[in-house]
Amino acid sequence: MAESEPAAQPGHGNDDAAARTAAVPAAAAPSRRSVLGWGGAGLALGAAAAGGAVAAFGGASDGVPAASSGTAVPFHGEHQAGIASAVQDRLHFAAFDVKTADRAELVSLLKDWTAAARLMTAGLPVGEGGFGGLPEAPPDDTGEALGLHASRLTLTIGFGPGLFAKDRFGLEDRRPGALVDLELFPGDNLDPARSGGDLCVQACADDPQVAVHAIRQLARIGFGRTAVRWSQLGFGKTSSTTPDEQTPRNMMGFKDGTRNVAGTDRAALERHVWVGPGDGSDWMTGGSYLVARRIRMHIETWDRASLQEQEDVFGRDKGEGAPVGKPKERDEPFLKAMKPDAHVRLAHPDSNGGAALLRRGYSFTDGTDGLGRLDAGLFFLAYQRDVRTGFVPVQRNLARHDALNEYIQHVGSAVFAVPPGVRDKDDWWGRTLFA
Ligand SMILES: C=CC1=C(C)c2cc3[nH]c(cc4nc(cc5[nH]c(cc1n2)c(C)c5CCC(=O)O)C(CCC(=O)O)=C4C)c(C)c3C=C
Ligand SMILES: [Fe+2]
Repeated sequence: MAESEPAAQPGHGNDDAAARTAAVPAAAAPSRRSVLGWGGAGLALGAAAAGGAVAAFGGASDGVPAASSGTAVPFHGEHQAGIASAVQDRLHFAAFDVKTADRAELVSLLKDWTAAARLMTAGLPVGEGGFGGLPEAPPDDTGEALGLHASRLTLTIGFGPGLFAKDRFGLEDRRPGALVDLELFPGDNLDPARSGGDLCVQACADDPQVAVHAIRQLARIGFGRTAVRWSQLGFGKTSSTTPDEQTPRNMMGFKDGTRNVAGTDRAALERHVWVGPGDGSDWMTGGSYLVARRIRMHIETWDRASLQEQEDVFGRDKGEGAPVGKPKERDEPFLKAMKPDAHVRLAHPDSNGGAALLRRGYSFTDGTDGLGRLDAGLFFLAYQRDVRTGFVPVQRNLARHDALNEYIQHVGSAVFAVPPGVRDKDDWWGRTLFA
């Protein structure tokens, strides 16, 4: 299958959006059911088939705004998919604790996960599929995504600080300086059960069942070697990387992501998102750093705030999303026209020494808090080249001065080093770290 595998693309970035069409037309994308006839092929053949499927549709890399929900986003590339690539509608994010103390076992887990991720992102079931294998053995795939399309599934892995701890996996010298333990910011009320993790996987898809299925397979494959520490479902993107599309709205009803880093803005990605060759940790070149924050919104209080107060809090109007004093959403904000504690004024790069983030967050609603209020908010995900010059200065500013703090609270937190992309069928998540 080597000929049909998408060729390794050294130096071929996922952000090179205009040059490639990564989207697989809905009609052409295989559904998981349509490939079940390949049963008996096993994981190895399945992996090759996945490569063939992607190659057949012309994809060699990701980072391209995909066209429709039936498409497959290529798994191989210089950068992992799920960062600069178009943001899908749904999220299942999971943080894992590594249970094994054996480095070789951890490496084999990462290889197994890579093989499964390669298949699932191509819309294929794991291994021999959900049925048709040995009657005496459990099926390789749990089956709940059979018949569903790839749904632009992306799986993005990250490595938490704990992986680099002394006397654990021999990685203490490999910890990047940019992967800092976050300080406790004013107002933080962090729940340890919703924070941290040795590994994370961000599963994004247009179909929630596809995203949930993917995390479940990885958890199942990891059994005994890793365990889910916490996970978060997200139902509506609150930022996009595709500025030509309509800007999504958050749970406070405001357009969110207007001034996000665009997935096609190569210069901004190189400057603010991708780790460069001179940044200090060679194994991270082409990767990025992820900050995840579970931010609870006190939406009942927010809903009683006047429209004027709501617009003052953000420094943008609610209908159009235009910055104060300007008529259109995309107009350049004039920060001094906003209240001194307006969120946009404080978060803007000009207020933070030029710091900029690629935001990829989702809304969540997780039942009630037991006090008659919805446990709702924003699961904030932000990618950056260095946490020290990305999230930290912005959040220091926001935590101290932001008018929005009256209506929100940070209740979960985690940081991860997100390694570069998997180049080809022989590559695997974390190779550059463990090599
Ligand atoms: C530390 C970084 C940030 C956190 C935490 C954060 C929380 C947060 N944001 C909103 C809603 C909006 N944010 C907007 C803009 C914006 N926010 C950040 C950073 C954080 N936000 C940045 C860098 C920016 C862009 C600033 C700029 O360059 O102008 C907006 C306006 C629209 C937009 O540009 O995206 C909204 C709305 C919520 C609700 C929230 C926590 C719950
Ligand atoms: Fe914000």
